[in-house]
This record gives sequence, C-alpha cells and structure tokens, in this order.
Amino acid sequence: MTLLTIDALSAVSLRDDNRPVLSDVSLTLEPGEVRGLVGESGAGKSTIAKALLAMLPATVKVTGGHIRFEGRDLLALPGRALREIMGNEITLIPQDPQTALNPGRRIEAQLTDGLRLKRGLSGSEARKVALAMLEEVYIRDPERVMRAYPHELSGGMRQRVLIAAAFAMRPKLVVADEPTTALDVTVQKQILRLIRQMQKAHGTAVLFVTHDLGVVAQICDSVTLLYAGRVIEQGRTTDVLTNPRHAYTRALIAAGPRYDRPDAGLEPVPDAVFAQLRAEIGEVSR
Ligand SMILES: Nc1ncnc2c1ncn2[C@@H]1O[C@H](COP(=O)(O)OP(=O)(O)OP(=O)(O)O)[C@@H](O)[C@H]1O
Repeated sequence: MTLLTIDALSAVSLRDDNRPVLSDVSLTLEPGEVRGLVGESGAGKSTIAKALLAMLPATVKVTGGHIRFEGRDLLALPGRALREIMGNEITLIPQDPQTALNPGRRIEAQLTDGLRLKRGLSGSEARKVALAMLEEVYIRDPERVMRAYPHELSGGMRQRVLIAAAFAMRPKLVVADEPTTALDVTVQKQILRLIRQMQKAHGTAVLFVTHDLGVVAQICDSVTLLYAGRVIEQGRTTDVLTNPRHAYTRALIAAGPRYDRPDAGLEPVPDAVFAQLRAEIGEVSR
C-alpha cells in the first residue's frame, strides 16, 4: 500500500493577497522510499513539508486536494488524531540543529520525552532506547552526550542527536527539511550518509527537502521538482537526471548541483527557460 499520497494539493498565501503557493501538487511515497523535493527558494517545498506535518502557518490556506497517509486524510483528521501521528508515525529532521534543540534541557530529557509520551516506554526503557539510538548514529560516548546540553555539542553532533530522535520513534515517514544546509561540507556528507543508512536499516520512507540536485543524485530514489508551487517534473532519480524531459530540469542539471548559488560560478539557468516556465504556468512576472 502506498504510504503517502498527496493529491492535487493547492494552497494560497493570505499574507500575500491570496497568491497561489501550491497549485495542483501530486506526489506519492512508497514505504521505504526516499523522495527528493527540489526547487529554488519560494518553490513551495517547505509548504508541502509543513502541510504534511500539520504545521502550516495560519496565513497559508489549503484550497484543494488531499494528503493521505496510509489512507487517512491528514487534512480532515481531528486535532487529537493528528497529534498521535505527528512526532510518532511522521517525524522531522529539522534544518537547523542549533535552534531545534531546547538549549536549557539535557539531551537525555529531549531524547526520552517522545519515547515516554508517544511510544509509552518507561523511563528506564526510554533511556536504553535513547542510548542505543545515539550509538546507531555513531556518537562515541553516548552516556556523556546524554548528560550534555546542546551548546556543549558541535553542529554535526547536534544533527546526529536530532536524527537519532527522529528515528527513535520508529516512524513510517521522516521529513528531512534541508538537514545539511547549516553544516560545513565535510559534515554534510557524513550526515547524508547517516540518514541514508538509518532509513535503510529501519525501512523508513523519507521526504528529503533540498535545493541541491547533487544531494538528490546521492541519496534519493525518486525526485519531485517544483517551480512556483507546481510540479515541473518527477520520476525515478536516475530517469530524471539522465533523461530530463523539461527544459528547466535540463538547465538545472547543467547549472550544477548548487544551482541556487549563482555565486559558485556555475552556469545560471537561461532566461529563456524561465520565460518558457512562466508561459506554461501563466505567470505574469517571476
Ligand atoms: N508564513 C507564511 N504565510 C504566508 N505565506 C507564506 C508563508 N511562508 C511562505 N509563504 C509563501 O509561500 C511561498 C512558498 O514558500 P516555501 O517556504 O514553501 O518555499 P520553499 O521552496 O520552501 O523555499 P525556501 O527554500 O526558501 O524555504 C512563498 O512564495 C511565500 O510567499
């Protein structure tokens, strides 16, 4: 059974004169699949991730479509049922490990809360699972890290802790929201490998939000490419990257892995491609 089906999801920004933020977005995720959700800033990646996590801001309104998670319509579920799924069956690896952890609480408390409250483990069971998870993410001295406060750990260590926390719940789906952007390049690679390894070991599906086609090539089975709130192209990663159908996809591939960083000296996406995109989606200006 398909794990996640986003079906014709549309949303508008109330902050911005009801401007469309998502238009008819459809995608699926099978159990254990890693799908990259790619697009430049403002393409709608975070909005999809937030809709999925029931974290949409009040200023974004869903105007149509469905999000089905194992057949349950997340947009129609009452708050209580949603709270049982979020942080439990669906968990998040956040973008910035700096701000995602509570600075005033030890790692142990932050790791065991969810295990006790959501998975119903006793204090000592939760502690055992937390320690095992820290070992699984290659934290060398898990006892010491359990006692530490977030500021005593490096950015890479904090992100490992958050990955341990996300997988400790034995979720069916992990949403990874640009989990490596705040880290330096060597640590980024390790973290990517770790997420892939954890997802394989636990058979978890991952929706991986990123700007980076290089990341997609490295760890995603499939990819959905967005532009201005619309799906431009999607499919198996190898198919999309070796045989892109849309000029925008081709231009992004030519632009290099970090197409969002023109300062990196890579080929920019040609204006003609944006003109074509605008014509296709009927936008007046970008
Ligand atoms: N809190 C908000 N209230 C209203 N509209 C919003 C809000 N946040 C974002 N938007 C609108 O939604 C659109 C899509 O933004 P979104 O954050 O989903 O893009 P993104 O692809 O995740 O970009 P980024 O990579 O910069 O995070 C933006 O054009 C923005 O105007």
